[in-house]
Amino acid sequence: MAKRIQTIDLNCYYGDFLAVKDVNIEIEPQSVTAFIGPSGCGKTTFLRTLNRMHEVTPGARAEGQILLDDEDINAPTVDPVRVRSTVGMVFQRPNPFPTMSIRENVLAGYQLNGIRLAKSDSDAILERSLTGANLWDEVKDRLDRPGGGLSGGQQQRLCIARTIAIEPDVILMDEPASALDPISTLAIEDLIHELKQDYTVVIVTHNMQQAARVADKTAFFNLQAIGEPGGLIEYDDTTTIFNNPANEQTEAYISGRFG
Ligand SMILES: Nc1ncnc2c1ncn2[C@@H]1O[C@H](COP(=O)(O)OP(=O)(O)OP(=O)(O)O)[C@@H](O)[C@H]1O
Repeated sequence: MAKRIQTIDLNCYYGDFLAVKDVNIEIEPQSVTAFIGPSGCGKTTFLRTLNRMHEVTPGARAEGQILLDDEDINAPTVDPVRVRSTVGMVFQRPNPFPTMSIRENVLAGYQLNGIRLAKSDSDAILERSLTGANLWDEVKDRLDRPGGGLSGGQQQRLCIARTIAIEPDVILMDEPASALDPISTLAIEDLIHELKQDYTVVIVTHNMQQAARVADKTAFFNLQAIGEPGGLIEYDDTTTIFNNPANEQTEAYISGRFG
């Protein structure tokens, strides 16, 4: 079930380096939010803190609160593995397990967590997840073939099916279409549109047209200066960010004057 995400004074570090400073944001359930901004301003770092992937990097840590509805998932007592099944992530490059079959890829989250499923349950999860990722019709006759045999766009939808399979509340996507051709990109954008009915979706994108097409809300991040931390500059309805931003930096970025 889609949940609200809120961060309170969130700071993301790599060792002593403060990469992202004091982010306060509230992301509504059943919506798509895009993170935009110039290279190095911390979009990916911030995204990865939202399911505690950031701390997997040696020396990296995040301070502050990340509320999923009312639970602080950044609290030291919370198991990060559980967080990652609640807040799923799709990466820039499709990363199916190449030698595993399509079926095994979709069910990989269960296998990795040591959960044994009855055949009827796994068949139901498989069809639900592949249907949810708009891939079922294309692969239903070859579920036991390797995931690596699909096209790039199909592989990315397979990765989305793998994420949906474990029924997360939130789906994070880090430039999910940047490695794909225009047709596959549109298929992913259509899918993002559908996913928001059931999930809270957050997407990092360099493509401003894409943000304008898919996102209800857009968050603009920027660096104060080279070597300074990045931060959230403006966050509003996507139409406001692109047509009538309040901040001069946002205006300069969306009109192509920098970045
Ligand atoms: N593993 C790491 N170790 C140390 N510093 C890092 C690491 N990853 C990122 N950084 C630094 O953190 C800052 C934010 O990087 P991040 O990748 O989050 O920015 P971004 O806005 O997503 O950039 P891009 O749009 O180029 O992907 C940058 O200064 C970057 O050099």
